[in-house]
Parts: sequence; C-alpha cells; structure tokens
Amino acid sequence: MIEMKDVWKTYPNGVMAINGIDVSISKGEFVYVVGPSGAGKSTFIKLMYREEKPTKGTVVVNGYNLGQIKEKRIPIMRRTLGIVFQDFKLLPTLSVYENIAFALEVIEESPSSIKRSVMNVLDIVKLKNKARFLPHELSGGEQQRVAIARAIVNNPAVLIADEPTGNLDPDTSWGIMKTLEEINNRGTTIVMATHNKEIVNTIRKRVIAIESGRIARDEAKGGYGYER
Ligand SMILES: Nc1ncnc2c1ncn2[C@@H]1O[C@H](COP(=O)(O)OP(=O)(O)OP(=O)(O)O)[C@@H](O)[C@H]1O
Repeated sequence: MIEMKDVWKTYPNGVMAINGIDVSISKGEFVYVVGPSGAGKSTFIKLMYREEKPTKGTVVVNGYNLGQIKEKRIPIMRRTLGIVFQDFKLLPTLSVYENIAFALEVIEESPSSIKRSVMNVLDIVKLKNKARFLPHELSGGEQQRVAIARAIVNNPAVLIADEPTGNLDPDTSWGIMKTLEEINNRGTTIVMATHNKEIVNTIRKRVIAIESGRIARDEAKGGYGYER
C-alpha cells in the first residue's frame, strides 16, 4: 500500500527534512505520525501524495512510484487517496452537498450515481440533514466531517490526514476520531499526523515517531511519547 525505501528529502533551500526513511504501511492499518515541531511529519506525509518529490529513494503508494510518476498522471494517482487538512479547505460558496459532489464530478459520474455516493458519505459522517447548508453555517467539527466525507467519496484505499483535529476543541476532536475509526473499520488505511497526545494515548494504534527526519520509533500500539 505505502512503501518507502531509503527516502531522503532536501528542500531547495538546503533544509534536510527527511533523512533516510524505510517504512511499510499495509492495507487497513491506522497509523499515527507523531514527533516534535519541525521534525518532518508534514514532509513525510507530503511525500505520500506527491506534494513533494523524494530527493533520493523510492516511494510507492497504491502501486504508483511517486519519484518517477509523470506530472500528468499525478491527478489519477491522487484519486486513490483521500486527503484531509487541519484547515478544512471547503469551497465557501458551495453547499455541503456540492462540496462533496465536486470531487466526483471531475471524474464525470452520472447525476444519480453522484447523489447516491454523496448521500452515502454524508450518512457515514452523520451529516445527511445538513446537505444544503453552506460551510459557514456549520460548526468546526461539522466542517471537518464534510472535508472527510469529500476525501472518502471516491472510495480511496488510503486516507491521509495532516493534523485533522488541529483546529478543533477536545470534544469535537473525539467525534472526528470516531468518524475516522469508522472509516478505518470499513477497510480504508489511515495515516494521520497529529500533536494530540490525549488521542494517541487513548485510542491506541500504530505510532510512527519522526525526529530530525528519521523514524525514531515505530510501535504497534505505541503512546505519544512527548510532552505535547
Ligand atoms: N517548502 C519548504 N521549503 C523549505 N523548507 C521546508 C519546507 N517545508 C518544510 N521545511 C522545513 O523542513 C523541516 C520539516 O518540516 P515539516 O513541516 O515537515 O515538519 P513537521 O514535523 O510537520 O512540523 P510541525 O509539527 O511544526 O508541523 C523544517 O525544518 C521546515 O522548516
């Protein structure tokens, strides 16, 4: 599913963000990526969806070799992934329904199949009753659930989340985790970068800790391991 072999990433300004990572993430896993600020977590994750290209080494995601892939094939590769960010990145003038349908329309689905898919993911994130709302009419947690619905509407094999609870209060964050666990239980692999110590220490999953661009720890049901 996700394979990295001897991966290095140096940014054009000379910052060495990832320094020789080997890792393998299998289908159906739920993985937290933790580590101090500036350790390289976001870079590690960006290498998985080809937002960044490895300087050296091999990154294979869902069968695509991301160091070699041609620019024009990147959108095709990204359809096998769902991506969720800390700031939800919803389109402010589109309704909840339209924000999610938008992700499908680009691959030319029929109207009835779009409706079925959108309502199905709204059901998963428990927002069927808010389909016609605009993003600003929703709470932060609801907006993040819309962003998650949009990310999974194409049935991606892997859902990548970079600090999905970063902008949310603790109660709302637990709700987002419930949603992510449910999606994981349906078979989707989840890779989630987080600073949320309470979540990592309570909902135990595989923990990959990055420090100075290297894997410092990789534990099946690890703890957060940092003060914050
Ligand atoms: N586009 C970029 N150009 C140059 N350097 C970058 C770029 N993005 C990140 N870096 C540097 O790479 C290193 C790792 O950054 P990264 O964002 O991956 O860390 P992080 O662990 O996600 O941090 P945080 O927890 O604070 O979000 C840092 O030193 C950062 O300054």
